[in-house]
Amino acid sequence: MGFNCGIVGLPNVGKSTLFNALTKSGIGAENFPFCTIEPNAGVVAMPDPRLNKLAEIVKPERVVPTTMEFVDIAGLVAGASKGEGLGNQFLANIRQTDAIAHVVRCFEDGNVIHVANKVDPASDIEVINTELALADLETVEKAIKRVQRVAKSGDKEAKAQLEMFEKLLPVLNEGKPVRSMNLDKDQMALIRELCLLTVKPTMYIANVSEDGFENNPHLDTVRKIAESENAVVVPICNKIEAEISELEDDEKSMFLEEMGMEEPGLDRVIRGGYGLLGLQTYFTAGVKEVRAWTVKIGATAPQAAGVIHTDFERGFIRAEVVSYDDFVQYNGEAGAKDAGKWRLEGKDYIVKDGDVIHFRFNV
Ligand SMILES: Nc1ncnc2c1ncn2[C@@H]1O[C@H](COP(=O)(O)OP(=O)(O)OP(=O)(O)O)[C@@H](O)[C@H]1O
Ligand SMILES: [Mg+2]
Repeated sequence: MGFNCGIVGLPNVGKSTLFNALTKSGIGAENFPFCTIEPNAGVVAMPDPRLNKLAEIVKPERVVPTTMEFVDIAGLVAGASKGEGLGNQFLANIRQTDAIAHVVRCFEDGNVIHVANKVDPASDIEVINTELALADLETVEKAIKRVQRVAKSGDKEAKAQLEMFEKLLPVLNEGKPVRSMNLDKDQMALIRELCLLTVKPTMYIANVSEDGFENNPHLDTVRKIAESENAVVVPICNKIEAEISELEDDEKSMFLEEMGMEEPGLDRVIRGGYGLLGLQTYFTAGVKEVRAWTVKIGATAPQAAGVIHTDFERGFIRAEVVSYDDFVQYNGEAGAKDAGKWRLEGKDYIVKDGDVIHFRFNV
């Protein structure tokens, strides 16, 4: 189904450095489903150690990770909502993404130009958020005019929408994201058609220097802002990540060890995007292929089957399920079956993260 995450931020804060590292990283295996869709969109494999563990047991011909798309969006400047810089095109690019990774400069380096000549994450974040809020404000104001007419005729749905849209105005007028309003499910449904930018789940990528992970007031600032608006923070040094992504696998693990890192910081970014979107992974494990698949948390077995092929969903009969832990503990499907850990599940089954599933279907 393809979920994507747009990388936004001021010019020259490290967006492309991050994007390049992401799209180059971890492409060791020949069958890695990495591909560049457009110059600025790349499919990135979801790092998941469980996949290798399953492959050790099943010894398949190939191992295929699940993926997420990242889009490198041009730098945003103040006035974008009024057409400055790449303006509208930039905003249209963001509108098409499912989630936002907002890169914020948290590193001091006199050699790297900052558009405002000073490293100031709070002000940087404000510039971006203001532009996004202004763009949303315009959308909402237009929508209000439209539903007002319908609401006057007594249409209940339009009345509810009008009331909801009006609640957004003061928040957006203050330059605050709609995300910070903690809207419930029904309220979200009322504003869905507006495709607002500031409602998208967001993570702040705090781009720090090599030694900027601790005692970094810039990072603290980003954390505070994120907390106030239901966003997540991923601190990362994009420059190092770019270097790591250039290394061969064995060099990579040596380098990470030297740096005292357990995994590339990129993995946290990718997982962060996954988390933002409320996604989880299930596996299929056959001799031809061990593969990870992405589904929304809460998906039913037929919906999960539909990710593989629409026929699987349409003709769904049942799912044969072993949890990841049981699959590993009992050394595969046969062992899990003997131990009574193999389950038959029907169409109402809610898939869990890590389920190893075999679908039975009939078309
Ligand atoms: N953590 C870091 N420490 C030091 N320098 C960095 C760091 N991250 C990125 N840089 C440097 O900052 C510069 C700008 O990076 P990059 O081109 O990725 O920015 P950008 O956000 O994509 O800019 P634009 O909006 O113009 O496309 C590059 O020279 C890059 O090497
Ligand atoms: Mg760039």
